[in-house]
Amino acid sequence: MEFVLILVVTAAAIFCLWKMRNGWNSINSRKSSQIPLGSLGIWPFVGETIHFISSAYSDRPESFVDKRRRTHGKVFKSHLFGSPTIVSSDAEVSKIILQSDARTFIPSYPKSLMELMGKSSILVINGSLQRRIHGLIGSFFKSPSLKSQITADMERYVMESMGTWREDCPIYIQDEAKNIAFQVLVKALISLDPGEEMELIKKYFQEFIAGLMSIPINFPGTQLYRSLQAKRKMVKIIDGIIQGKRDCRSINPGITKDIVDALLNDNSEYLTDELIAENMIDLMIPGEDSVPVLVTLAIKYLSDCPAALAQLTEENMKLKRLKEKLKEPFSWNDYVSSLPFTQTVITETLRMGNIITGVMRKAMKDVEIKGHLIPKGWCVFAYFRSVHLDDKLYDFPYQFNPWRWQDNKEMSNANFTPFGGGQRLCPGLDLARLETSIFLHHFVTHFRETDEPM
Ligand code: HEM
Repeated sequence: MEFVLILVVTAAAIFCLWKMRNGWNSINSRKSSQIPLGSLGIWPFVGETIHFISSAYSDRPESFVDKRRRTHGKVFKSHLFGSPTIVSSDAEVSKIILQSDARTFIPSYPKSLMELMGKSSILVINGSLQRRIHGLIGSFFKSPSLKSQITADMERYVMESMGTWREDCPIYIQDEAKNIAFQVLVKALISLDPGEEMELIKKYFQEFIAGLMSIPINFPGTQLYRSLQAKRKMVKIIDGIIQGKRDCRSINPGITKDIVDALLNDNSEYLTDELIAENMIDLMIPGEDSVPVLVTLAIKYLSDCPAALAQLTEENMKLKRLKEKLKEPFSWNDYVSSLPFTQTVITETLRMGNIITGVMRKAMKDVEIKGHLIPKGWCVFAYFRSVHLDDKLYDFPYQFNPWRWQDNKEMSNANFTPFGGGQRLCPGLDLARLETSIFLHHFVTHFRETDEPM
């Protein structure tokens, strides 16, 4: 086994060295002056990946990009995750990348991730099918019935979870938020309530995501193999749910309780049961991890900024008292529109926290943006983090300052892209804000900093 592994790695390294040389020569002879400055590193295949990863795990993840940005400019070349890559920390260049369609750039992820997501995943497909699925998911998340269902589910799960918290036990916010966000999402995707089947899906999902950043070797015994097996089991469960829905739909057509229904309503021959089942699992990836990180970071930043915590608590207590007086339940709109300061806290957390640091694409042809050449076949990494922490764009960028957003309603400009942009703008952005808002509301209205219940 070890011998085979060494053989595969050596062959891959020789192949990449050869490809890099050839690619490098042919690009040099084409338009070398326009390829941004930078270094491809000295190691074939690896390039500068180790430097990039080691700074990603440091307390200044942006140091890799910032260092090169100072030397070479906001757009520079590097070699990351096995591919020559143009890194953009220039907001305007990144905006153009995000707004380009599949004739220019397609999504690019590490090989193990591509294999696990499968060819029909919304995260990798392009063209009209991606737009269709994106549109169906986006409009379902905006539907009033789902909004009220999600709000009620989220409130219930948060209250249940917080009801078990004890003063003498540490609470791991990220784990608690993970459990809640997963349950909310699975309910929205396939109408599954907490119970045995949910626990089974959770178990398989943990095995599945363990392979997202694994060595791309699919062989019995490897993580990738185990993750693919877990995905197969999940697809089988979800396929059973889809069949049940198809039977019900012959009696009650057009019913839309969840995302699967929204996709089944489409009746397109391209939206096969397999594609729908696989996409439900892929949708769990951004939904399961990103919201809990957002919640955890918001609580961390608030605990470091007492003035913001006090204002947030006051705003939430005020609304809680009003709702109690009116004997009205909270709606989605209450959490989003009636808690403006809470929203600025979430926005500032998104800016500072950079939950998704950037997005990767692959150039389908030679592309020139603002005088920079991105050669065909190269990857491009639109790196949001350095833009969100640029002191030319944000005063004291490392200071948690939710008030900076109070007069600034321009949240969707090129300098602020935590949810990406263009055709792939995150369809879950409202859901992410809502879930975070509900968690923060119950957190600050039920607990004090001293952990004494109010
Ligand atoms: C804090 C929370 C979240 C952040 C920061 C976030 C960020 C992003 C970003 C940056 C993209 C663009 C990726 C690209 O351009 O390649 C994206 C895409 C996507 N997000 Fe989110 N996301 C969050 C929560 C969610 C949630 C809760 C869902 C719900 C299911 C979701 C579903 C998706 C989907 C399906 C896409 C792919 C869209 C497409 O390619 O058409 N996200 N997200």
